[in-house]
Amino acid sequence: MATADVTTDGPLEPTTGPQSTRSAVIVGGNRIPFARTGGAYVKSSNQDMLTAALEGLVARFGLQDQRIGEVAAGAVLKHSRDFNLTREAVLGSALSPETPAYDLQQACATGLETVLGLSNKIKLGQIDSGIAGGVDSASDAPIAVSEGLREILLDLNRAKTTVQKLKIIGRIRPKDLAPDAPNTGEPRTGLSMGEHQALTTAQWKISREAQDELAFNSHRNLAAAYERGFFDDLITPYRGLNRDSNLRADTTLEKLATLKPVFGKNLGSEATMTAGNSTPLTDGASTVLLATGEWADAHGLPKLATVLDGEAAAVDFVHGKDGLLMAPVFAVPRLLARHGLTFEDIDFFEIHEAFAGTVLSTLAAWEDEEFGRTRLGLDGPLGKVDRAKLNVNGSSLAAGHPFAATGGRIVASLAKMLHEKGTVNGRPARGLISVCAAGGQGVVAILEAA
Ligand SMILES: CC(=O)CC(=O)SCCNC(=O)CCNC(=O)[C@H](O)C(C)(C)COP(=O)(O)OP(=O)(O)OC[C@H]1O[C@@H](n2cnc3c(N)ncnc32)[C@H](O)[C@@H]1OP(=O)(O)O
Repeated sequence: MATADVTTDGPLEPTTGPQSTRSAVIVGGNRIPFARTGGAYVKSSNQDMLTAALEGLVARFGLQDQRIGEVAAGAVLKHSRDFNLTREAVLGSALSPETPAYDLQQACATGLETVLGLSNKIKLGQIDSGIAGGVDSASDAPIAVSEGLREILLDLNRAKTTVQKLKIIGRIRPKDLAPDAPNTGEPRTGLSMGEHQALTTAQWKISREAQDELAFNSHRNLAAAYERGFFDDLITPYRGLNRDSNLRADTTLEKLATLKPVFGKNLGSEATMTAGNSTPLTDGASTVLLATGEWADAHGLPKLATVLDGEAAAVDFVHGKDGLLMAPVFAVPRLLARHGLTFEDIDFFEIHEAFAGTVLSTLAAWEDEEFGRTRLGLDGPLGKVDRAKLNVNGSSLAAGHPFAATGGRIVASLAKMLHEKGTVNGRPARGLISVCAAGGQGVVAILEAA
């Protein structure tokens, strides 16, 4: 694979990569089952769910009263009262209150970004242990007041006399009472993520059948993983749920084929995205414990995998140059090149299933000769992902996608899969994570069995 002669269209030149000799190991993870929005967690706040996921992690690894180096987590949809919900979750847990904690936000890549940030701090020697995580609730989405009402309320707060207050209240008009609710729309285009993906799905000519098959496999693989007990030490039951409530073990290709398109309806016969091959709105939280190998040993804890490296990319979706969710297409070749790796060297591919069309468009771009040459600066296509290695324990289409919590779900599952696999041809088993994010961004990472 060559990365020379990269055009201005192509990726940035690879940087030198991690320089530290210390490595960051993944000890394990814990999440609560993911719940469809409006379901089991309808009465839970982000703080409730993040605290529950953290508490499960603390219990699993005996971290009561421990002072952890740092805890970093975040949520995409946050109430203004949650200015640092990670710190509040720490204070609500059995961890030492002397554990520093902060929120980070990188849309759907939040969970992965917190893992990478903490693993870099571990590698640099700034901390010896860290907990990464993420949480989101579309059930408890923050609803703001309109701009007009906000101005009136601020004036009201400043008013000194009753007469002044009454005058200000008299300015309220019915239109001011309309709530300002968050949505999945991109601020610069006004299109929802699903509508953006519908354009990309059509551009890459991804068939309805291929999308439904990917969705079907996601449910089948997730169900099989539950059956073999894969999640027994990754999930703590919460509010009566012990499995992701979106999982449909009984779904069929025939049933999926009957669902009506929900995105890209103006594309006519090319409208292929349905509720079955799109992620549902979801509530949930996840956490991951990271440390140096020495710290894990000293605490008698397992070392499942190491965080080799990560990379981020962004695309110009505003002017239609690339699809909104296509940034990982550029980040992955950069990351592989930095380590002299190809797809042949990867044993598991964890590609976040925002929509089935996202995964399939990404794979199509990597397999495309012209795209490889003109956009990635390679001699040909990046390569073909072996489907038998793709999302083998299910992914977001079946588990659901509580935005910021998805990265932690993937990292903890992949670390366990790599630990189970051990070595391949005498080298540590290796897994690639790819997460697309709102705003035309993407974050990717490589983990290796420890
Ligand atoms: C955020 C980032 O930074 C990056 C990203 O990840 S981008 C992704 C962000 N996420 C989103 O944009 C969320 C997108 N999803 C949605 O908006 C909504 O889930 C949706 C519009 C796709 C569907 O909403 P909905 O209509 O409420 O779905 P829902 O009622 O569950 O399903 C519709 C029908 O399909 C059926 N169905 C859904 N999945 C099925 C399956 N796997 N098998 C069989 N039937 C299924 C349901 O049973 C339902 O049937 P009935 O009408 O007979 O009850």
